[in-house]
Amino acid sequence: KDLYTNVKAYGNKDEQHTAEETSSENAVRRKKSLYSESSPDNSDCDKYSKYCPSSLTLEQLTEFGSKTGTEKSSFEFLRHELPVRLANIMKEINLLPSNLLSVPSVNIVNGWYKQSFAEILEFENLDADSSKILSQFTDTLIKIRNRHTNVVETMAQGVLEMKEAFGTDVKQENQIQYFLDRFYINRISIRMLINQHALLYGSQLANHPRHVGCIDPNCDVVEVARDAFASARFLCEQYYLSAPDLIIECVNAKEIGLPVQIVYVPSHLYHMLFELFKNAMRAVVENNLKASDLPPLKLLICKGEEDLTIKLSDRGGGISYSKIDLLFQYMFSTAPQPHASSVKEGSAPLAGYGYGLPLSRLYARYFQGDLVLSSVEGYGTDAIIYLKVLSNEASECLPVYNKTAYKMYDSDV
Ligand SMILES: CS(=O)(=O)N1CCC(Oc2ccc(-c3c(C(=O)NC[C@H]4CC[C@H](C(=O)O)CC4)noc3-c3cc(Cl)c(O)cc3O)cc2)CC1
Repeated sequence: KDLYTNVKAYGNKDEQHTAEETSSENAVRRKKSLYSESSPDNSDCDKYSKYCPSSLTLEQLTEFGSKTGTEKSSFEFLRHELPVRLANIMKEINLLPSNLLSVPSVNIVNGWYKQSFAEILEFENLDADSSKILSQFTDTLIKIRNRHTNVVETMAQGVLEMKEAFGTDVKQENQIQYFLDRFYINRISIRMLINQHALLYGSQLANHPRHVGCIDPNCDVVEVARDAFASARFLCEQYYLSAPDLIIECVNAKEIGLPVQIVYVPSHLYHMLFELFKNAMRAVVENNLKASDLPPLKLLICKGEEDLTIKLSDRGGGISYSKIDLLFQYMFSTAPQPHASSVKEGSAPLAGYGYGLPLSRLYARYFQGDLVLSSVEGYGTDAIIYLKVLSNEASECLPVYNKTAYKMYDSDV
């Protein structure tokens, strides 16, 4: 597929789901009109939400950035694709439970998305051969990226505002979990495209001569792991006055004897490993009263034919199977700060006031990987990152606004 051809609508998304229509034709017809209803002030959003986002592979992104791409073709692709990705998630924002949609912080985020969507649309029919227009477009993308810097924290604040104002029920928590996973991976994808364009064609210095935008075609996993460990250990020693050591085992089963390298985005890999090192260190220090001989963390990095697997093992005492899912729950981790009396003596509160782990899993899933936890209560935890070895298999995982998604928000279901 030619990477940056203008994306055509892949047929009307509704047609893909007629088979799902239930027997109560009127109800379905009502839902169809609701699902695809257009309103005068949302006509552009309706128009662009009817396109499917175009998923790119790391191979395509690298090829484009190093060989086949130009600023003009990138501009022509992004002035369509970015509004498509924005519109697809903006339609889902509008389906959120009214309790969440009504709180101040969510309205602020919604306003940012509408503003950014409108700003990109201004380039819809402008001259792609004008260097002035191309430069203004890059400046606009950077302005948008800056506007959205605090989206994660602001949405977390919105969830807190909703919990405090209205409380929640299981259905709402599941809808919010579903939405935030899609919302944040959509945001990761938009920032990926903006960063690529800004690094390749913007005036800011590219961060590394070998890198293609934010992609390292030869990302050295051990090197990134050592960086992430050093940062996490610094924080751990500051807070706990001690930190466990790290033992790394590296296996290249695909290219025997060579370093384990992959086409990947170093900053994404760093984010995931930094989070996992922090959690492992916290469990080890919290679970071992003697700070002097903490059991070391063990990192296994193995490159196979299909998977690059990174397993971090700790002797932090582990966590029961029944609680593992809670660590990935946005609602659980957006807990009001516990009062001293409510925290069990000697144990750090499980709730995190952060989104580190759920977001790390989204970074892994973004290019068709995953992040899973395997814990043995009373012993320790393995955290495993799976990445795709082949860059032509590492395609963006993008949420699509369609009737299936629409039904996930349907309060009648
Ligand atoms: C939402 S977040 O991303 O922002 N974030 C998630 C992470 C959280 O902090 C942490 C850190 C470690 C642990 C932990 C325990 C542990 O703590 N056991 C003992 C308690 C078991 C429950 C028990 C209870 O509450 O019943 C009270 C003791 N054991 O194994 C791990 C562990 C977890 C991960 Cl994910 C890992 O990668 C490695 C690990 O060793 C739990 C929580 C901050 C918030």
